[in-house]
Amino acid sequence: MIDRGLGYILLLDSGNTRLKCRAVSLFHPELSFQEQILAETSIANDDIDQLGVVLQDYQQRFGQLVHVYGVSVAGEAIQKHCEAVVGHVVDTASPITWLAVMQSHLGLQNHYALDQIGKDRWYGVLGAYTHALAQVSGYSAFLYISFGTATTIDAVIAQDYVGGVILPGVQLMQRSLFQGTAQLPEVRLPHTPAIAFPKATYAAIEAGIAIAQAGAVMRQVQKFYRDYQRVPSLLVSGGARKGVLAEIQQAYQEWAEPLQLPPLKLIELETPVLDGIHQVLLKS
Ligand SMILES: Nc1ncnc2c1ncn2[C@@H]1O[C@H](COP(=O)(O)OP(=O)(O)OP(=O)(O)O)[C@@H](O)[C@H]1O
Ligand SMILES: CC(C)(CO)[C@@H](O)C(=O)NCCC(=O)O
Repeated sequence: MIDRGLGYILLLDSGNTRLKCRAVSLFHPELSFQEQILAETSIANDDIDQLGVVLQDYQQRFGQLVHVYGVSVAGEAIQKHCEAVVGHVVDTASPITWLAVMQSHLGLQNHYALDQIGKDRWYGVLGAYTHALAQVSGYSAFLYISFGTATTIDAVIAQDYVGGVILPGVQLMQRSLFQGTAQLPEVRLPHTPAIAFPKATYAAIEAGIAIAQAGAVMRQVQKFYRDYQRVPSLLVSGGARKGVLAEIQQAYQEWAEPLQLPPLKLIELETPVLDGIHQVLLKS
């Protein structure tokens, strides 16, 4: 039973497309991680004022907002905008604590350039790491893939985050073809494997983007297997993932079956960055 008198903590993941918010109660150690989550919502970046409405609603339901912790890769203007909205509700000089990236967190070593890595990547990796430890027999060998504004494919083996790649996201690929050409339409990806040799424009773009995204994932799966002799699990998040998953599954199967490798272990995560922040706060 949540005690409204203790209030709640707000977690923010400010991305290039959306602001993801989670209200949590960290004042009840008897509650499980999942039970501590009071509410979750997301707000488009061009509608950040909506955060004020969300905070009013949360205040009525969960009591006073005690503090806000967040990570941001959306740029200073959005960051300041969030602070201004939260500043109306929290009466302190720094209404949001923007979290930093550490060399090591939750026992995971970070081998990426600390001054360069997107905070969402590191906290997303941490969120994925805790899921991997819980769901995949206590040993982590996985790729954390975020199909967000950009697509990122990050690799973890045992207790090391060894790095990863960045490529244009699904919608950036769609838009760049639409905006950079005279004749190509904007497409939406179906949730099916890509056609091998499309014979019409729309299908050709759909398949081209799906194989570019899935191909990048497969290439990293193969390199992971080559370098670490383990088939990585895939922990996948982001709004654009649904259009790519079927192609990944098919590409994996075609590679793995002749080599008699195990079936693909694929876990979808809704909000791994918020999970990562939440876990770090719990353990600190
Ligand atoms: N069903 C869909 N099909 C294709 N693209 C989609 C779909 N849903 C969302 N997208 C696009 O995918 C991109 C990322 O989506 P979303 O905002 O959910 O991810 P995100 O991980 O929250 O991104 P970020 O953290 O970069 O803001 C956006 O450009 C969005 O328009
Ligand atoms: C790659 C994105 C855009 C993914 O959201 C973000 O993590 C970011 O801006 N990163 C900074 C560069 C880096 O991670 O190396």
